[in-house]
Amino acid sequence: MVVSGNDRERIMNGFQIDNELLRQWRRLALIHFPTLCQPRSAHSHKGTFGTLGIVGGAEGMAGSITLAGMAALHCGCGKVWLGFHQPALPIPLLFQQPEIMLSTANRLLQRSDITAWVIGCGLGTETSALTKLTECLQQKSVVPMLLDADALNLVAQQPALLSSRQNQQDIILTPHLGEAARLLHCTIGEIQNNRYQAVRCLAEKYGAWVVLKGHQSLIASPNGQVQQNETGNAGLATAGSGDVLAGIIGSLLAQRIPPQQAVYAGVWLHGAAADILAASEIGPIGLCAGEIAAAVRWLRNRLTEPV
Ligand SMILES: NC(=O)C1=CN([C@@H]2O[C@H](COP(=O)(O)OP(=O)(O)OC[C@H]3O[C@@H](n4cnc5c(N)ncnc54)[C@H](O)[C@@H]3O)[C@@H](O)[C@H]2O)[C@@H](O)CC1
Ligand SMILES: Nc1ncnc2c1ncn2[C@@H]1O[C@H](COP(=O)(O)OP(=O)(O)O)[C@@H](O)[C@H]1O
Ligand SMILES: [Mg+2]
Repeated sequence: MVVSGNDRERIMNGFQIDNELLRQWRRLALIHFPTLCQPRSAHSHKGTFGTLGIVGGAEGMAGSITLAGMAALHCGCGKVWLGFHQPALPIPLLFQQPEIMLSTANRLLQRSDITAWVIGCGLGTETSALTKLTECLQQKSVVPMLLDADALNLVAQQPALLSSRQNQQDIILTPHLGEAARLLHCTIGEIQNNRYQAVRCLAEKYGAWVVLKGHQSLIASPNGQVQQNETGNAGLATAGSGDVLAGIIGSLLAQRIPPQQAVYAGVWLHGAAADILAASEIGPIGLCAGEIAAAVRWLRNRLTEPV
């Protein structure tokens, strides 16, 4: 039996997707995130696809920042720097992937070649983390920035942190329900019962893009327009899948895709990747961050092929 290119891809990667669904996804992507559908120029170089700086990885949480960095590379940015907030030396070496550069957070913040930042993966919430976040927000006010996890918990403690930045409209916040409850000083149940109102309130309060994560994540623009994401499944209910999302959106921002496209495309790709895995013979239970990132890479490549 002659194995066609696509079948070969499917068999090699274990990914399975109905061809009609893939055509539908390609048409949707061409309309809503056309940048994702452009094949790479033969003259590209790693600078073409930007450099993502990720600050986080406090003691015991090196996995979080490493998952975000690995996902960012799988989603196509040119370079990734990980800035560990409290480098316990052996940990970064344990996690080091040859394609990812490692640094301390202080050293990374001195770099001027970063085209987007992700702050918060495993940052921790003690005073030194707060100082680090404040520096990031004040020093890096002209580069798009995604705040996740502990960065959100710090903003919940000091809401004025975000207003110290010149332009909040190129900031993306990605709280899960627990982090959103902290940001709004309410209960998780109240958020669950009023998701649209909660995500709109967060976007208007901080003047930023907000992804309220969970089943059918909601995305609010800084002026309060809300859209619901239709991809994804409970296979994502595993530690690290939010760090992967932060890396995916951060990667698209680093590739100079505007925040309003990067946020919708990133959430959609992340959920669609999980749907591809759930439809494969593996099934949804036990998805790990690396598989989600690999499926995002596989899907990104399919989107550049003709419908
Ligand atoms: N491998 C690693 O190093 C990992 C590190 N992580 C880091 O750990 C720190 C704490 O993050 P966590 O999110 O784990 O801890 P949190 O304390 O922020 O959130 C966990 C709690 O939030 C609530 N919650 C979250 N989503 C909910 C939902 N959809 N519905 C209802 N309740 C919900 C639940 O009470 C849950 O126990 C962050 O900095 C994060 O980046 C995590 O990302 C997991 C992986
Ligand atoms: N039942 C579900 N259906 C769809 N997506 C889910 C579900 N549960 C979790 N997710 C997604 O998984 C991710 C979880 O993020 P988060 O809780 O921050 O994970 P972590 O911090 O452990 O990396 C979010 O993108 C969320 O939308
Ligand atoms: Mg998280």
